[in-house]
Amino acid sequence: MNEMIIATKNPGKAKEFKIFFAKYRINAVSLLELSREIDDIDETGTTFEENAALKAKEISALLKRPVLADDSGLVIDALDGQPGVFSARYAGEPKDDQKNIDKVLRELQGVDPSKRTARFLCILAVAVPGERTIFKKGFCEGKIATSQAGHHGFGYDPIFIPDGYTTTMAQLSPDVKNQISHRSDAIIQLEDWVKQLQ
Ligand SMILES: O=P(O)(O)OP(=O)(O)OP(=O)(O)OC[C@H]1O[C@@H](n2cnc3c(O)ncnc32)[C@H](O)[C@@H]1O
Ligand SMILES: [Mg+2]
Repeated sequence: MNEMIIATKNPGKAKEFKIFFAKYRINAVSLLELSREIDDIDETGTTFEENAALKAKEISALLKRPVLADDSGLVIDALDGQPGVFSARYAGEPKDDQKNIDKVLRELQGVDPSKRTARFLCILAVAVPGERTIFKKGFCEGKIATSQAGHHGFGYDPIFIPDGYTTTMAQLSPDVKNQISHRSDAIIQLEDWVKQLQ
């Protein structure tokens, strides 16, 4: 089976990439599985694109192989786009999904359901040594719930209600999430590139 390195240390993302790539009979290998220890990349960019490129290019240069990176996050209209690029560390260091959820719910206390619109964004960057980096962008529109529910997925899934659904992303099965998510929206656009890896 062919392999594709995914420049992530997030086990939730890694699991989703494994499922997508398995359809093309490609083994998606995250940084958590490599035999060598890879230092964390400082995500110093101010945009999802910059951070995705930083992660993909640094790991690709280190391993001298094609690498795919994902920079993603939650954009909440009533919070002027926050947590945005700071989604992973919205409630501070070290990153903590539950603290992030608690902070969003606190910040949105008293905000009317009609004004709780938000979207997940995913930027994928593919870095191949000696080639130009490829970018793909995916969205998933929805709104922020008033309390958390569900245990599937990761990150902000327990408070995100995708448009067209009445439950949170974390209450939907992984299969459904993988059909509607920002990550799948972006990955589908890479299909032609992925197929030539087979
Ligand atoms: O940088 P890597 O190692 O890939 O892992 P990370 O968790 O730090 O990832 P990001 O820098 O891209 O930050 C993305 C954050 O946005 C949130 N997020 C992204 N995709 C999500 C999803 O599908 N469901 C819920 N939350 C998500 C979650 O809090 C992530 O930690
Ligand atoms: Mg990160």
